[in-house]
Amino acid sequence: MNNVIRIGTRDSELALWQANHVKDLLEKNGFEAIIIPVKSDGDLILDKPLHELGITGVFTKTLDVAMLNGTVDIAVHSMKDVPTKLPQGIVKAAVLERANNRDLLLHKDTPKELDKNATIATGSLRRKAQWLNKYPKHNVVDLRGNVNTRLEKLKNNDWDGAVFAAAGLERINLKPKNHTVLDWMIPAPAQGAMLVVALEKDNFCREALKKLNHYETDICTTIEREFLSTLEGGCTAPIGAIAEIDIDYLTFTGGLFSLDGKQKVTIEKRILIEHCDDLGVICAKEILSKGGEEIMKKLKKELSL
Ligand SMILES: NCc1[nH]cc(CCC(=O)O)c1CC(=O)O
Repeated sequence: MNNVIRIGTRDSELALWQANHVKDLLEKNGFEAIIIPVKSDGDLILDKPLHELGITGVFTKTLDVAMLNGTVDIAVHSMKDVPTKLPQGIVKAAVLERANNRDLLLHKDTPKELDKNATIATGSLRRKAQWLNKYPKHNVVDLRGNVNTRLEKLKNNDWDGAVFAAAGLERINLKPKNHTVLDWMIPAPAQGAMLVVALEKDNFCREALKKLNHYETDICTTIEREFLSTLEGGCTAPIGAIAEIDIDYLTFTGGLFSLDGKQKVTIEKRILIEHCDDLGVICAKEILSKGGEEIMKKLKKELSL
């Protein structure tokens, strides 16, 4: 049997960095691994329709298909991009230790007080809603693409700044000096964490990847993603969640926002880790009962889901 683990990844600079990081960790644990960049959505052919297999994520579906087709053994993802429900036959095999989980504002020029009608760029509903909640007079414009593309666009536009995840910039060494840490902004559930998935039936890879799992990050991201899945029911709503462990305690902060940022319901809890089972679900239900239900209803209409 050939035991070289084939790591599937998208081919952006960040995705390749993350895949190589997993390769290094596997090799440190005595396994052989190679990187297989999977380029496009070209080969999305399986014996069943994608939706029947539960394949939904825009960033993850190409790699899901490559795994199910046997082209790669495992796949590495930024965990926040992975739908909370994994496709049939694919399982969480390892959650790697979380890096910086914060959002940053990259300034066009040197950091300074923002104009009262500044223009800020982001493609994320979560960032836009929280930005407008804090700065209702600002103008938020759309910005999409991978990290490198977005940095390029910031250079070529006259926006005052753009919002990025710290982890993405730090990993590929592109975090500029002229940034501000947005410590008031609730990050995306699982931001800064990497998820490695494998086929459910692949005991060899699953055993190998167990050694890479970071217990605390696993606990925190599980709570964050349960909060997300309990609230959203399948739509990409402006939802933030962050759990952090401090010795015996876990602090959870979660928030749900309307698209225009005018409404928000947030929650914060600090409890003993041993009492954390179902914390994500409990916090989501509390948000729903404190006005979140109406926000979700309105969101589903606006996002036409
Ligand atoms: N949505 C894109 C994406 N997915 C993961 C990261 C960065 C790494 C991370 O947050 O884990 C980014 C870039 C960003 O949000 O600026």
